[in-house]
Amino acid sequence: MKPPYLITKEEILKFYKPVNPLTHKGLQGHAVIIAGSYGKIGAAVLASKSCIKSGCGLVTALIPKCGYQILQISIPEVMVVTDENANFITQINLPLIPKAIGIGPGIGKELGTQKAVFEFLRINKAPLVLDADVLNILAENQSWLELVPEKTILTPHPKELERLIGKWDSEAQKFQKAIAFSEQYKIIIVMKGAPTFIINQTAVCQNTTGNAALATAGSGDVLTGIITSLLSQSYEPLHAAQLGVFIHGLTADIALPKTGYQSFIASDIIKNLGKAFLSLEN
Ligand SMILES: NC(=O)C1=CN([C@@H]2O[C@H](COP(=O)(O)OP(=O)(O)OC[C@H]3O[C@@H](n4cnc5c(N)ncnc54)[C@H](O)[C@@H]3O)[C@@H](O)[C@H]2O)[C@@H](O)CC1
Ligand SMILES: Nc1ncnc2c1ncn2[C@@H]1O[C@H](COP(=O)(O)OP(=O)(O)O)[C@@H](O)[C@H]1O
Ligand SMILES: [Mg+2]
Repeated sequence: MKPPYLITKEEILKFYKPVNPLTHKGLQGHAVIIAGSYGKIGAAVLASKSCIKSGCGLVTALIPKCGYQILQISIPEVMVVTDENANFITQINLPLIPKAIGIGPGIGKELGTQKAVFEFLRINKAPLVLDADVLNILAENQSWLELVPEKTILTPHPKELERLIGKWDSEAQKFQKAIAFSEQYKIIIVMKGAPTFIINQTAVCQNTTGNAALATAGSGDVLTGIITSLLSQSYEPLHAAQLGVFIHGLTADIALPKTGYQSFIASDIIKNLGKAFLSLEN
């Protein structure tokens, strides 16, 4: 394995696109977040909110019916499409053509949800971010990985990665297996952890932001929203993944002096997105 290269501000500024003064919401990208189930509508709220707070023009969330009011009240800026099922997603019919889709946080592994994921992957044409339960579903149905488009971004935490690629005996073997998996399916793996690494076939890069305050429920759901937003703004998938993990970590570095490690929660990532983006501009 080649030594990982570092994702620093300097590297980010090589491809970061400041917002064009003449842009409008129709040009900024329409992202879709497919997330949530009964008891985990919070995952859909966090991913949708971080998505709209990361620069895309429009966000539509597809959620089971039980989350309708929760989502509309929590984030009025986000549009909502509900599944016919009350508690989990059973069909993925989108009334729009999105620029990017983030799918998985909190969706669970009900059989109906698994079938919906299969049908979705069969017909989908949009660039994708796959997280959480959709990774667990793919781990249990490995042949479906053939349906995943090239350059799709997968964002597993270590347990989800293990479900996908199997156990490893050493750090070196973990990277070896992740690289082989990335090469086999031509996908980008955001190997979340402390620190986070991004595997793009044989190229490996290492994030330089973030701290242990991020070890809190929902921080991965927020990352999915951020990366999906960047993808919908026409960043190359690898750049969307790099900028996404960099900004996500930066929010925790910015917030830490005020929140400390203990009181930082996933909503604080969202709260500090503005300062994180601004720090790229000066
Ligand atoms: N408010 C909400 O609605 C929330 C919903 N969530 C959703 O809940 C579902 C379950 O997700 P979970 O990730 O909790 O469950 P998982 O069963 O996928 O993962 C939990 C397991 O992974 C291990 N693990 C996680 N991070 C690790 C690390 N850095 N190093 C080593 N081991 C690690 C844990 O020890 C635990 O054994 C997902 O769909 C997720 O998106 C969570 O994000 C929590 C918040
Ligand atoms: N000790 C840590 N240092 C830096 N980043 C961390 C640490 N612990 C967790 N993170 C980050 O927090 C996020 C956790 O994601 P995940 O486990 O999917 O959370 P959830 O599913 O609860 O939303 C990842 O981006 C991971 O890199
Ligand atoms: Mg997660």
